[in-house]
Amino acid sequence: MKYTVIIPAAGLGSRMGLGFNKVLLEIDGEAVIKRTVRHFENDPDCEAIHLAVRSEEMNVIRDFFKDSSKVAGIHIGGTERQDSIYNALIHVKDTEYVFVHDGARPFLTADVLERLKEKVVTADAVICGVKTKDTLKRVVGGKVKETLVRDEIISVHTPQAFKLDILKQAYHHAKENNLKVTDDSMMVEAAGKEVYLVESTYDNIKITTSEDLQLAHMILKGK
Ligand SMILES: Nc1ccn([C@@H]2O[C@H](COP(=O)(O)OP(=O)(O)OP(=O)(O)O)[C@@H](O)[C@H]2O)c(=O)n1
Ligand SMILES: O=P(O)(O)OC[C@@H](O)[C@@H](O)[C@@H](O)CO
Repeated sequence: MKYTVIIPAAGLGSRMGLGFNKVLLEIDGEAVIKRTVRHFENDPDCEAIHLAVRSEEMNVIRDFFKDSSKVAGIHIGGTERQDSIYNALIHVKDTEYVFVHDGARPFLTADVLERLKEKVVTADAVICGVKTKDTLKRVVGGKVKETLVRDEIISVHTPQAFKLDILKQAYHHAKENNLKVTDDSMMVEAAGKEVYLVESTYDNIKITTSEDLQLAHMILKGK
């Protein structure tokens, strides 16, 4: 199977508190977004990469990928993650499958990609994630309401893989219904389609807060 990937990188990174977009942060001498994109550059099944970026960062990101034969479009992102992905998705064509992967997840591994590729050809909509290691409770106002059935709970990562027409329909449905989501599969679920799961790795972190940077260095050391 062959696919196109959309990588949203147009956030502010406000929870990192760097004062600049975390995807531009260098970890061990290389910007997070370059590390993230490289996984798809290296995958022969990935035919095209579309990025969504902030207009202020367009030039620096264009420069990062000026020699890439796979980066097919660098689009201006939107206010929310879903707006950024939409701005890229409207340019995606001539592919049966589209993957979406956060620019801020630089430690994706080839085996997670393989699992997604294998599953999406029969399942049409696939996410990856890991089991949670803690006991999970629903707490309201400082008081425990219930303990969740942990075997049924998954911490969801990206990439998420879809048949292109399914993701496009889901985005149109979300727009019409003014849905706010935190991942793409939520839109697909809301459009009434089934979504399947494959295993991710605990290292496939999203760099979100400053603690994640220490973790990132440890992950790199272990590789
Ligand atoms: N309007 C937005 C918001 C987020 N993203 C991207 O979506 C990914 C995951 O989002 P998140 O961790 O929430 O990133 P930020 O929005 O940058 O972080 P924060 O919420 O702390 O500002 C990141 O690669 C980010 O650049 C995007 O393309 N457009
Ligand atoms: O809710 P956040 O803004 O931290 O992250 C949004 C998404 O990036 C995130 O939900 C996917 O990566 C799946 O976990």
